[in-house]
Amino acid sequence: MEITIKNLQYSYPGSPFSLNLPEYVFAPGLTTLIGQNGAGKSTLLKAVAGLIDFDGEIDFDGENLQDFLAKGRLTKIGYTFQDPNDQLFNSTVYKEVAWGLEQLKMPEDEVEKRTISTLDKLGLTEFKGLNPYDLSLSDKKLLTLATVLALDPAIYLFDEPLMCLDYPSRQLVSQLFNELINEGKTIIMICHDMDWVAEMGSRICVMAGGQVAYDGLPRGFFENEQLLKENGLLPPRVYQLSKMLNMATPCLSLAEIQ
Ligand SMILES: Nc1ncnc2c1ncn2[C@@H]1O[C@H](COP(=O)(O)OP(=O)(O)OP(=O)(O)O)[C@@H](O)[C@H]1O
Repeated sequence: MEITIKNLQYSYPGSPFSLNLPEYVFAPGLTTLIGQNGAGKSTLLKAVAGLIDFDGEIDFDGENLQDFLAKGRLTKIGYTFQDPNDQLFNSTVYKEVAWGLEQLKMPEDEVEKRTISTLDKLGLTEFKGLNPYDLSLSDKKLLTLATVLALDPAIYLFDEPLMCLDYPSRQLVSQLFNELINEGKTIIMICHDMDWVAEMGSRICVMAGGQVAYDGLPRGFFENEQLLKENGLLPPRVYQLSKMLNMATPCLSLAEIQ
């Protein structure tokens, strides 16, 4: 599904910050929003999720946001917050995943089947009887992903899904994202981990001061020292190392070296 933004503007009352996107299209696949703190990434994600009252237009395959969401928010957009504590509210891990499916009035056996398979996919089955607040931060983040994956929405919006993840969980999330990309889902995520951005190799949208500063593949951005400096970002560690080693074409990820 294609998300088209036209003349998007948003300001917080009393704040000098203003989001300003004259035109932008999120195509199916993964787009990663990067940029310094306060660049406007979360605000853009909230606008696409219909969580703030913006000026302008956001269309989903030509249908405007409100009409799109009116057909059932839960199956249209899956959104995970930066802080899982803002999102989790059920008394057990199992109920947290089942909750959205129950709101869809799905038959009980289907709710059970989907909940169990999603918990299994995220490696959370052993915790299903626990209170979500007894999980580690890494597992809480995985649980927020599970709540939206179970619903199988067309659009996924993830605010820093890798934050606080341990290494195996990070690998698991990369694998899940690749599956979603292969299924043709539209995924927009925020990420501060440049190593991961380069490993994925998908489109990036660099934001600064509420605007788009760069839109394209990671290499075009990481090779542009001026843009990196202006946006206060460092290239992936592998890239920095291969520059130090004077490689003719510096590598962006370990996969490129092997
Ligand atoms: N509820 C709010 N009220 C007033 N100003 C806000 C509010 N939320 C965000 N802002 C301001 O809007 C600007 C953009 O914030 P936003 O959270 O979108 O940036 P971000 O790029 O996601 O940053 P981070 O990487 O730190 O999450 C910042 O200057 C922030 O202080």
